[in-house]
Amino acid sequence: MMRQYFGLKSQHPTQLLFYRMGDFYEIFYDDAKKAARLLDITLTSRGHSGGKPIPMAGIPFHAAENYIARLVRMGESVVVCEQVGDPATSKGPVDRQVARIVTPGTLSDEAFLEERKENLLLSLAHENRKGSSVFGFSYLDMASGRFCLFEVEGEEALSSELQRLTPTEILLSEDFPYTKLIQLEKGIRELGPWHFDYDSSYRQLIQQFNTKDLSGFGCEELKAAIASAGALLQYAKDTQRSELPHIRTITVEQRDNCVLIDGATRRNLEIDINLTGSTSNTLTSVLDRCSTPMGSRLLKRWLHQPIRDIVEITHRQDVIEELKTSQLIEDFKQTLKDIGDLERILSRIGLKSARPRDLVRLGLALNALPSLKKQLSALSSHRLIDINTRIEEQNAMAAELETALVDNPPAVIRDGGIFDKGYDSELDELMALSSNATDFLAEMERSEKEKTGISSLKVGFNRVHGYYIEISRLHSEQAPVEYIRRQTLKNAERFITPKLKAFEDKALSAKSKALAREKQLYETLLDTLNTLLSSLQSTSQALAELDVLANFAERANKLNYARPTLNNDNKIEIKQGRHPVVESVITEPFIPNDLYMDQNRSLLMITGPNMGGKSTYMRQVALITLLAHTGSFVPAEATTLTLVDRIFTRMGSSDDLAGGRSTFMVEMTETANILNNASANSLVLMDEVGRGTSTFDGLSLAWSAVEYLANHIHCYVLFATHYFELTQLADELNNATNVHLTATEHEDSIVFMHQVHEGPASQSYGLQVAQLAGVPKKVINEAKLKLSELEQHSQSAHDAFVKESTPSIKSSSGKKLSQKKALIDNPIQTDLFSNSRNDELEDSLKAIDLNTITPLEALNLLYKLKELV
Ligand SMILES: Nc1ncnc2c1ncn2[C@@H]1O[C@H](COP(=O)(O)OP(=O)(O)OP(=O)(O)O)[C@@H](O)[C@H]1O
Repeated sequence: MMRQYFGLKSQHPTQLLFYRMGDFYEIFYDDAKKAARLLDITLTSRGHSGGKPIPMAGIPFHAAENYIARLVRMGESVVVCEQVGDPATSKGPVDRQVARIVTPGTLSDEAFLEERKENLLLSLAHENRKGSSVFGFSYLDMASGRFCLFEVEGEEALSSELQRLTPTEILLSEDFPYTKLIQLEKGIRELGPWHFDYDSSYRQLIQQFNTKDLSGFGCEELKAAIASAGALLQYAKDTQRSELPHIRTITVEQRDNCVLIDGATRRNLEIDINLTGSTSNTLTSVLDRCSTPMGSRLLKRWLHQPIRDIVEITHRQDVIEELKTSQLIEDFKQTLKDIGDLERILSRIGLKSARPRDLVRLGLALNALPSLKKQLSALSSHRLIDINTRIEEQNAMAAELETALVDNPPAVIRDGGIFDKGYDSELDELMALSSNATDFLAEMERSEKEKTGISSLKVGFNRVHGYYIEISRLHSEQAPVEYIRRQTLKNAERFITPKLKAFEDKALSAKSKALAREKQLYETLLDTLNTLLSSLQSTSQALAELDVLANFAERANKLNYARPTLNNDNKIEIKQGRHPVVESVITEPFIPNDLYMDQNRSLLMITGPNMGGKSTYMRQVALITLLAHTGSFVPAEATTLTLVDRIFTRMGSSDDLAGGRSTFMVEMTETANILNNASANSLVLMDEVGRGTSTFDGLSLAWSAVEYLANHIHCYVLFATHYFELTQLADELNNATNVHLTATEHEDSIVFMHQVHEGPASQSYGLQVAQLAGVPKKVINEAKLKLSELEQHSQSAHDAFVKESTPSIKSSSGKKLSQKKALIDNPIQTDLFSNSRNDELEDSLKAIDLNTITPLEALNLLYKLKELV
């Protein structure tokens, strides 16, 4: 038995092997130790090997799904080995085979999946192309069959895409060179480099899609991506142990058509995960009221990948506009609810793992299509007409499913009972034979009671011993001679008679034949459905799109969103804009604010008190821009937007200790990314850049970053800061403007108005905000004293900084720049705390008489002076 085990284990060295033995799955050796640790189950041992006990852990087979789900959620893969031979007839150990491999990225079973979230298997290949790093991506959502590929250049893009896709499992070659970039990802599987061989990958793909070449998919040139896709497809097939007919095409994702959002920005904008890692108070939590899980998944994809195609955006907007006023939203939503998660049901049909209830739900969905199509035909926007043509009625199939299946079938086909009476005459006959049993047994019980005169006599059935006549112990002696004893219980004896045995043979064989027939019918039904798979999948895609658009229309009505205008006019104008998430959370009314930017006013320097609403204002601009690029309406009275190519944010402070980067390092890496990659069409949000280091270093960095963005890149920038020095830049740069958030003081406290006005703020109110936050009075008073002391000390340094920096902006001549640099390099910044030390140093130096001092005294003095520094 162990030899057989090793044979199987050697093929799956890195996965946990569940080895079926009777009613248990047994797990051995290191797998057992790992499973015991992860699942908190008992580690025992069984037998010996090389004089040592073999570690073992066991799981009852009926509870296995639960344990497998937990392991897979932790990023593990499980190989399930079943007994395929009959233990009664096999000589030696019963035959075992791998029945399935469950891995985090290849799940299709409903029980393992989150309803409204995609579960992606990602494959990554790398290539050096003309000196730069190209990453080939391909990913598959097994539960829907969506299979995509694309390529990106550079490490930043790699991280950004990983953040967007959040795969549950990542395949890469053992020699993948950028392991540092993916070290924090879960579910990494390293495969031999030959899995990523371009030629065999290419063959894999054309075989899957049954085409001569890949030109029809537009991916011929994407060599690294094709290499990754081949590896992915083979891995997916290996785990499913079947063909994957539901993967019908591969889509090339065009990054040029999308608004690019890097990883940090995705996090900062809290699209579907908030900064604390949960899903509440996110853009998705406000926007997702989709009726079907497939709609919710599509919505998330749209939010994560806004587009730059004005025609497509307009089509989506037209639908929302039409639906908003059509009174049909509720009807659509109700019908879509009945349709449910068609997409995943279809994939399980493709994988032949669909359960009976899936087919009943499919039947209900198909039944809902005719009336939905009729409703759609009354509408006229281009995209709705298109959706309506993509939804294909399947009336014959709907009728077949309705007659075939009982209304409420069991969860699994194992015990039968799926098909309705009248669907198949052979099955009906067999069922009649086995169900007549009830009448036969009742009749037998009555006649045997009468014959024997034993009133406690009962006829019954159990799984192990089959049919029996039971007589209580008290009367068992009176059993007739033809009764053959079968089982002795505490208070009763059970018997069998030749007549009952003959019936049993007939009934049981009818039952097992009926079950076999049901399984056969089920297979046939799945085969028929598979012939319709491609049309059904197109239908489900159209339904998901309708769901998202109806959802956008419902949200627009409910949340008072308006249609934005997108163009290429290099202007951003938002009238009375709101932050979609903050306005849904706060109890007080949200104060809307305007924004206007164009090429002469492309940089807004935002100042104002802490808690004044600077971040909220900046984020609302980014979220409105993002939403507008998905086709959705936006939380503003009126919006006109130029198309943007990227959205960047540098906000908040977080460190990346695991990645070996301090808070300031993270801040500067993000700033560098913006300065290196932003274009004139990018929207850039920067919140308190330079805060993570000493005041003067920070101020200088912020200063020159602003100059660079305004003078060299000319992108749209919202720059929030507490460095009031920076507000002077508005006078110096012809495309920068100051705006500020207002607040008023009221009896030593502060009231935030959250209104954006032109011009710089006059005060920062930091201490008042600290007081509001509950910092003890004593500390506040001390801080006030310290503040006035610091203000006096730093005034001269501040004046010097501004005086020296300001002229350099007008002219970038080397002289001015070097003056500024000298000032920054100078230890002015230490003045704040070290004046007394400098005085002491100076006095000591002055006191030295160079003509009289001995070399030894000089050396000692040098030591002392050094200590002072
Ligand atoms: N326009 C608004 N209408 C109503 N409430 C608002 C508005 N803007 C902000 N707020 C409220 O004020 C809080 C603080 O806002 P925000 O974080 O944007 O301030 P901030 O100026 O960036 O502060 P800090 O400088 O301390 O980072 C928000 O959490 C929100 O509750």
